[in-house]
Amino acid sequence: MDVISTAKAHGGVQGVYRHRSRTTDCDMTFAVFVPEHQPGEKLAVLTYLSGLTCTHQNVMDKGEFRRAAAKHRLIIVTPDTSPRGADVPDEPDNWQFGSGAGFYVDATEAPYNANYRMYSYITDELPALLAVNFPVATTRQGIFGHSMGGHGAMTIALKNPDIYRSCSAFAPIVHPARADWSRPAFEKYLGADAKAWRDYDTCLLIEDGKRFPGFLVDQGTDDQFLENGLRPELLKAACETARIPLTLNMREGYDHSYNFISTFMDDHLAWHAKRLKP
Ligand SMILES: N[C@@H](CCC(=O)N[C@@H](CSC=O)C(=O)NCC(=O)O)C(=O)O
Repeated sequence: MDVISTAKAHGGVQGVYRHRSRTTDCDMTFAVFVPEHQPGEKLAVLTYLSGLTCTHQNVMDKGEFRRAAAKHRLIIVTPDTSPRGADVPDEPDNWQFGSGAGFYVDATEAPYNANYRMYSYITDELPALLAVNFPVATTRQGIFGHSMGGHGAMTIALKNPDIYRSCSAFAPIVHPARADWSRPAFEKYLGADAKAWRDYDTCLLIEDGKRFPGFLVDQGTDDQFLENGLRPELLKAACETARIPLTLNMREGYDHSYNFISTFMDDHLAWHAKRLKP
């Protein structure tokens, strides 16, 4: 693992790191904020999955998470959203597919299946790397994210409730198998048979019996993607049917941007901190 940069912030350290990933078969960059802590002490870890077009950098620059992370003593990990590089297949003019649009799935279709394995990268390789290099309490992990990253966080939590104790999302894509901006990507990564997509769709995973202790979701009412892509009412219905506790906050006048995310970031970190206590 190479250290790209480190800087002191709120008493802790914000770092950016790069490593060769065997899962995605390319170099991956990620960022980690580690609050001030005692030597030998292990801290709870919260992974933030970003949305379409993002790298690790967007939330670092605009998410405003470090003050609350330091207060609650949470390590915050912010991975990239896809594999990248000259040898990674991509559609540079398409912001909803390829670089910046890994959708947190393990692609099964060639040529994407060689690199686009973000589900395994986030749930397996990255946590193992973090456990060796950072003061992580591996039994106290949470996950959250925005939009495509909200979809990633919720599907990962539903499939791994033994690993992740808490999950929340900002404006998540709750039913990607039906949303215009995710269907083409699912088809290319997972094939034309929509049965394979069920494993990466929050509403369908719940329909298929997956469960989680509860979700916190914030959604802006002026989000430009609300009706076509996000549709929180579908999540509400799925959670009600399955009796999964859902706190869904519809935030009047907020859009899809980091202005919205940063406004409610403290609430999300407090939600996770409560559930990630020793
Ligand atoms: N280029 C797009 C808009 C892309 C966009 O809004 N991306 C969001 C995530 S959308 C869902 O996953 C984002 O977080 N952007 C980065 C940022 O720093 O704001 C368009 O043309 O509409």
